Amino acid sequence: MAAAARVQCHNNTSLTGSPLPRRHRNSPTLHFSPNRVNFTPLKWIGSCTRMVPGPYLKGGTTTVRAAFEEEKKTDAVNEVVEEEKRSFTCVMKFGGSSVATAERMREVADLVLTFPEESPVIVLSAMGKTTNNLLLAGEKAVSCGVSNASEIEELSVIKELHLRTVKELEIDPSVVSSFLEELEQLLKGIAMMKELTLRTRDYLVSFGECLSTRIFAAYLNKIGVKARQYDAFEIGFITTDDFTNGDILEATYPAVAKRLYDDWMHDPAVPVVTGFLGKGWKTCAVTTLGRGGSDLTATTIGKALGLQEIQVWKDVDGVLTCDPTIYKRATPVPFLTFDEAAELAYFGAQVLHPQSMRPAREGGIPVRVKNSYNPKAPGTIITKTRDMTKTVLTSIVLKRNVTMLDIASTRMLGQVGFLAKVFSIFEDLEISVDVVATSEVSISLTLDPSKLWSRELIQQARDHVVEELEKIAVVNLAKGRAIISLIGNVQHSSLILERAFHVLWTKGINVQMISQGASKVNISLIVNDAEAEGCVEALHKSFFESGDLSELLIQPRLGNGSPVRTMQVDN
Ligand SMILES: Nc1ncnc2c1ncn2[C@@H]1O[C@H](COP(=O)(O)OP(=O)(O)O)[C@@H](O)[C@H]1O
Ligand SMILES: N[C@@H](CC(=O)OP(=O)(O)O)C(=O)O
Repeated sequence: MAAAARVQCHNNTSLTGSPLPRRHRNSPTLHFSPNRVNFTPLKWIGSCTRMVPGPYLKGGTTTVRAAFEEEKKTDAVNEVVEEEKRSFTCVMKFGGSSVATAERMREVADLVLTFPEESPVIVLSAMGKTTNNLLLAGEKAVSCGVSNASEIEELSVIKELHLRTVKELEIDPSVVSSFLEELEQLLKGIAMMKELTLRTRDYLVSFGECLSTRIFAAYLNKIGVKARQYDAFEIGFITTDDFTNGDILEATYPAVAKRLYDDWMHDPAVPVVTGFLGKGWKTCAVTTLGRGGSDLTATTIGKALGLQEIQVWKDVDGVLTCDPTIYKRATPVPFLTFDEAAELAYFGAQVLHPQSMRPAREGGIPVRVKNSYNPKAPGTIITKTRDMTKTVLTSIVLKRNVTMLDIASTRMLGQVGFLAKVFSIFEDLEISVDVVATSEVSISLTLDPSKLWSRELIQQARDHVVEELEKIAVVNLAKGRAIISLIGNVQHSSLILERAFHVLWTKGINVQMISQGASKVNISLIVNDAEAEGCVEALHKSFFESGDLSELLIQPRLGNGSPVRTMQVDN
């Protein structure tokens, strides 16, 4: 509640046009020199031009830009902009694997300090597997009985990890102890209620990021780097009330920018912000942004502050040609466009959150994916455009455990009506569809299970959708499928398909469905799940390990291998 009031108060201040307080002109500097500036205030203003929801904006139709323009007239604000120019340069987001132990936290702190020219905003995920452990603990609490809740194994693992970390970093255990006690109480509450709603689930998992950021900020302060911890839900991260999958609302950008800049100007300190979390705009309850959502937190802050760069630090050397856990000879992809990265993430590459490219694209801010275990590796840089002349394929993505539906019209509806009806059923049941192929009287599609967190929910949703579809069509449901997405330059789709089908034909694999996205960067093939890993390996060998495919773009060959004509690649 307090945070909601604060958000509202910030925006009201802007809207009334009352001059902002005079700032300190000579803010003390940190260990970082906050001078490397290429900051364009217009970017920030630009990010504030959209309408924000009513409760945060008195007057309804006024835009934040209008309010900001008004404010700009005052000298005080011009001074503020000058101060802002001296503040943050980039966001550095560290995922769970990067901050899994005390040792890793030390290394991450060292890493941040090796960029003295940067003045970063730091975003952290929960330590290691903490989010998974919290979810498991919650599920166990539902059925274990109140008296056993304190004994849940995952609770002990979480307590042990965080207490050991504060001990090893030699910081005050009170930084985490009250949180750990509250967590135990929460699990007892779940045990008593015998239910775990999506709202409670979000509150439960929020402990992970609340703990990791408090520890890291305390450690930075201990080593002499002035830092300030922030819970994202307290500083203006406003989301829809879709628990477990909140969508960031536009009101977030001005609110977050204002809070971080205000604090910086009063008392500069490195912000350490919880990734993954937000606050539902109607319920005011803690929400989460979907698994892996800290990437989205980072890009949102990048856009809100109009920064030069957004860095996401992982445990791999950037975005790779495929998931290295599926095929270990995957290699880094040096350059990607926002479209390629978004498609790759959407189709299941765990390395980036599916929605995370949106704020970066809107703000035109490059995203760099780096390895916190190997900082010297150049990583991947993601930008709006890149030279695609020689690009055939960029990456292969595998999404497993997919359900495919073949829906054939019973001809009670015309073709247009049929498509409309089918998709309205999916809309009503709030089920996302991944890949679609249509003919005159039938549709094949795959369901996106990522928005459903538990197996029971997936089963329920499947049953429900089939029941509804059977009112207008004959439905065949096939489980155990996988989507292999070929992300690349679909200008060369014939070459990609020729290669891919040759590889799969050689392996005796039957492709069950094929679809080319309108985004022109993705071709998806549906195969049996059991065969999918072998397919990825064979495709990787053919596309990335057997010579430079771009040569084929100049000299397309006949079946017998002889060149047919020289062609120019048009991009
Ligand atoms: N194309 C890909 N490139 C790089 N990593 C990938 C890819 N596809 C899947 N991954 C997986 O994503 C992991 C990194 O993402 P993630 O676990 O979210 O990192 P973090 O927790 O540090 O944010 C890697 O360890 C790798 O197994
Ligand atoms: N801790 C959350 C959010 C997150 O982004 O994590 P990571 O950066 O470790 O993928 C999760 O596990 O989903």
